[in-house]
Formats: sequence, C-alpha cells, structure tokens
Amino acid sequence: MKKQPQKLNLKGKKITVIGGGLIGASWASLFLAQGMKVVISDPKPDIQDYFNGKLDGNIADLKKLGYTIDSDYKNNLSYIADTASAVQGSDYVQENGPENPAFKQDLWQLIEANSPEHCLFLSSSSGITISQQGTKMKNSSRLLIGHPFNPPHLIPLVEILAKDNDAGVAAAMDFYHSLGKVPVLLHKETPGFVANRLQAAIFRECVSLVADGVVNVKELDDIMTASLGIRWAVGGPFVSFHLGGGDGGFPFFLHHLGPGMELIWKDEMSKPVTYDEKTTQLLDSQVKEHYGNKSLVQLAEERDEHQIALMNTFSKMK
Ligand SMILES: NC(=O)C1=CN([C@@H]2O[C@H](COP(=O)(O)OP(=O)(O)OC[C@H]3O[C@@H](n4cnc5c(N)ncnc54)[C@H](O)[C@@H]3O)[C@@H](O)[C@H]2O)C=CC1
Ligand SMILES: O=C(O)[C@@H](O)C(=O)[C@H](O)[C@@H](O)CO
Repeated sequence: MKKQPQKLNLKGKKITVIGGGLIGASWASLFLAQGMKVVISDPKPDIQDYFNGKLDGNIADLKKLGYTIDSDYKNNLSYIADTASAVQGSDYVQENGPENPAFKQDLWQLIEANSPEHCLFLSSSSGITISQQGTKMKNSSRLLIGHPFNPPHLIPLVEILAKDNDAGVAAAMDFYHSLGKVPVLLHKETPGFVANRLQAAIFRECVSLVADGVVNVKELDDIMTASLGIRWAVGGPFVSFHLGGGDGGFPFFLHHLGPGMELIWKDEMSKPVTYDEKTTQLLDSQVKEHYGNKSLVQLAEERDEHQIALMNTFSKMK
C-alpha cells in the first residue's frame, strides 16, 4: 500500500536556499509563504535586489492560488553568502546552484560537513544524478533529488529521487506535499529524470521541424498550445491514447495506430538534431522575431497569469 504524504507544519523550520537565481528565488518565495525561516546563500553581489524584485510578485501569485500568507513573512528572510555558515542549524537545504557536476560535488561535501545530521538535502538539478553529485560526500544517500519545474512556486510537479534512503523519501514527499506541491517518486536514476527526458524528446522534434522549415517557432508553439498542451493538461499520454483507441481502448490504439507511430519514430531518429551554429542562429532569430516585442518580464507575467487561471480552474473541478 503506497504511503500517503503527511501534512507537516513547516512554520519556523529553517531552510537554506543555495543559489537564489531563477529557481532558487521562486523556491525561496514559496518557503517564506509557508512561514519557514529562509536563508538565501548566493555570492551574487546584487542577490538581495534580485530577490526583492521577484518576491512581491511571487507572493501575489501564491495568494491568487489560494495560499494564506502571514503578513510578517519577510521577517523570516536572511542572506548568508558563506555556504558553511548558511547551513548551520538547517532542517532542509534546497540546492539551486549552477548545473555543473563539479560545482555540486564540492558543494555537497561542504554542506554535509557543516549541517545538522537530520538536515534533508534536496537538489533542484535538472538532470545531474545523485551518483554524480554525491561523489565527495561521506554518505551520498543523504542527498535526494527534488527537481521542480520552472517556476517552482507555481508548477506543481517535484520529481523525487533517492538512493537507499526510504526515510529521506518519506521526509521529502511530506515536505513537498506540505508546500502544496505534487511530489512524484522515481524508481530509478536516469539522466534528466523523467519530465526533462520527455521535454528533451519533444523539443528535439520541435527543433528539427523548425530547422527543416516545416514550421516557424511561433507556429510550432501555437500547434502545441492548441492541441497537446490542452490534452496533456487534463490527461497524460497513456490515458489520452487509451481514449484514442475508441471503443477498443489502448489495445486497439496500439494495433490501429501503433505501426504508423513506429514509422514516425524511425523517420525522427533518422534526422540528426544538434544545436550547431546554423540551427542556433535560426532558432535565436525566430524567437527574437516572434517574441522579441515583449520583455521577458511581460512574457513571464502572462505565463504566470494563464497558469494560475488554469490551476485554479482545475482546483475547482476536484
Ligand atoms: N532554469 C530552469 O528552467 C530550471 C533549472 N533547474 C535547475 O536549478 C538549478 C539552478 O538553475 P537556475 O536557477 O536556472 O540557474 P541561475 O543561473 O538562475 O541560478 C544559479 C544561481 O547560483 C548562484 N551561485 C553560483 N555559485 C554559487 C555558490 N557557490 N553558492 C551559492 N550560489 C551560487 C548564482 O549566483 C546564481 O544566482 C540548476 O541545477 C538547474 O538545472 C531546475 C528546474 C528548472
Ligand atoms: O523545464 C523546466 O522547468 C525543468 O524541467 C528544467 O529542468 C529546465 O527547463 C531545463 O533543464 C530543461 O532541460
């Protein structure tokens, strides 16, 4: 019987956010909103201005999602650039540093040496496995993956991975569930975990179709949001194709439409796709042509507004 995550009272619990960039700032906003004591550890000279420029908007997003947030949440925020000092007495560490194995290996060695025995180590890494990150740790099984989707304060999924640490898995599942996230435990390590492997596979074909001139980046995006984006927001690929089999369900789908899909796979894999200079320049120029009329802040605000509206609609349907 699968153990259901428990709702923890995280108020007053201390978490160190290593790396206060795009992902760390979003995480830190959510942790503050939940009443946690948050230490942001980032050597970036302007880290306080950077995070302050993100926090109010992120908190407003969370209130639109129905989070109840104490007005004194900012009192629980501090900044300590020195890693060893920043993890003293921490109950949790959420790591959001550069996606660089050597960086993460050195970092976890330092964190392990300076944090409490009970501290839960969580890495946001997009695809560097525990095995790769923990090479310099005394006990790498203490390290878990808690991989979010950008922006973590909004997108529900957190992919959990552990190595021989059932207690850590339970603690991580409880932690993210208590934050209002949807933690999913993966059963095997694989580079890129699951969501990013899916994303990478689909994006490989997106790049191929644009590089071949079949569509431009805006047409590709419109095709995605007018079809798969809607379909997979309400039902994943397997249940969607179960329905695609009509009265025969998934078995008939495989029998009827499987061979054709295998031919597409063969064609897709026959095409080399790389971010070579020609492709990179083409993609950059088309993204600038179609999306350059708005700032990244405007595009992110539009994205967040639409995602919040979608998630609130889904919440009402539960
Ligand atoms: N960007 C994305 O869409 C997603 C990224 N991730 C993962 O999150 C992690 C962070 O990615 P981003 O936030 O996008 O990168 P980012 O470049 O925005 O942030 C990284 C931060 O780490 C800081 N940093 C550098 N050295 C440091 C040190 N010694 N101690 C503490 N902080 C240090 C930098 O100053 C920077 O603020 C990566 O592992 C990435 O794979 C996960 C999900 C989505
Ligand atoms: O897309 C996301 O938010 C995450 O899955 C990521 O990890 C990053 O986008 C990037 O690593 C995509 O490969």
